[in-house]
Amino acid sequence: MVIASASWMLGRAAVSPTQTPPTTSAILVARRSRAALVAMVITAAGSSEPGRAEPQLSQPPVDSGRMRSSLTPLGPPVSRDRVIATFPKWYTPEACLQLREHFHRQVSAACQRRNTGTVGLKLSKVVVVGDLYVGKTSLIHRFCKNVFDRDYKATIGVDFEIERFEIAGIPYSLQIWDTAGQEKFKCIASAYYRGAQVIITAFDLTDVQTLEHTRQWLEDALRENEAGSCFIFLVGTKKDLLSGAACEQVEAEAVHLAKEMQAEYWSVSAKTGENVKAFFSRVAALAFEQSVLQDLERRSSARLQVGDGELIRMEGSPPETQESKRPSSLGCC
Ligand SMILES: Nc1nc2c(ncn2[C@@H]2O[C@H](COP(=O)(O)OP(=O)(O)OP(=O)(O)O)[C@@H](O)[C@H]2O)c(=O)[nH]1
Repeated sequence: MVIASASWMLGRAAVSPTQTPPTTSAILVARRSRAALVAMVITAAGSSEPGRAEPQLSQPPVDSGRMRSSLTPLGPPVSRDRVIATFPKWYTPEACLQLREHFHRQVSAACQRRNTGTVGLKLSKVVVVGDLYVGKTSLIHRFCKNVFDRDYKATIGVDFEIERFEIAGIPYSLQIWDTAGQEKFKCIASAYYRGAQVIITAFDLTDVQTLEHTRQWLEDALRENEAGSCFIFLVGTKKDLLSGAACEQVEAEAVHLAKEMQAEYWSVSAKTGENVKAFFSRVAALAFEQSVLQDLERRSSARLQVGDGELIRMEGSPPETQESKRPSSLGCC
């Protein structure tokens, strides 16, 4: 029910960083546009592992009267710029989660056979954390709505967007959680860190203190998740405000920290849109690949063990290979 309550805490208030935000009662306003989504998420949330928020879409729309074949799409169409056919590239090879420029062999094969299990029906959780005013909301809004607002409206508690993709022909959705950077809302926001597949720690490229604070933000987010279960990104925002040389200097520092954090580094600008789509495409592709590999592994281990350990392969289960034994390994560069 965590997700249900989230819809009651969504909000942005038009206040400056120094102003007092509105009271809680003022923000207890459900967003009708989100109600349907929240309902879908709650419907399926009952099937999640206990203690782990793993929201799923209840059902994809059914293509009435037509049998699904390998030629029919698996879900409703997504906009063209959400179609990912080749593996998106890193920002810098010095701090990236993987150097491959193509999908994992098993993932490609599974996608071609449309044998990706429940991956297309799930929402993968992405949590964006970082100091107030660094541009978390602006980054999400640039990607999800293609807008940029110059006025600061503090996030109160949490907010989220759902973004649908088609990756290697398979539908895939990210649930992107925007959290409040203000200290007074931290206890609300941290309740939503759990079950994250991706943690994005954002800092302002023009304010080096916010980079230093990312360690603490990451530590807080990781505390709510299983060790080694999350992809970590370190993102420098407001790239448009820095000259080339100044940007390079901060980036060098950030890349150093990203390596320590075992994070992938990106510089972006929500104002100009620079790198925003490329960044989220990369996030989506990495999360998707991991989801498919985990699903293959789960189904592979569902093979029945009989007698003295002989295995019976169930129809549709993938062959076991060395790669399939380590599907969720992160940080391979
Ligand atoms: N020039 C420039 N300004 C930006 C950029 N991104 C955000 N801003 C501005 O920075 C301010 C803060 O942005 P927000 O996105 O609200 O920051 P936030 O991290 O979500 O803040 P909290 O909700 O308090 O945690 C706003 O005035 C934005 O217009 C950017 O890429 N370039």
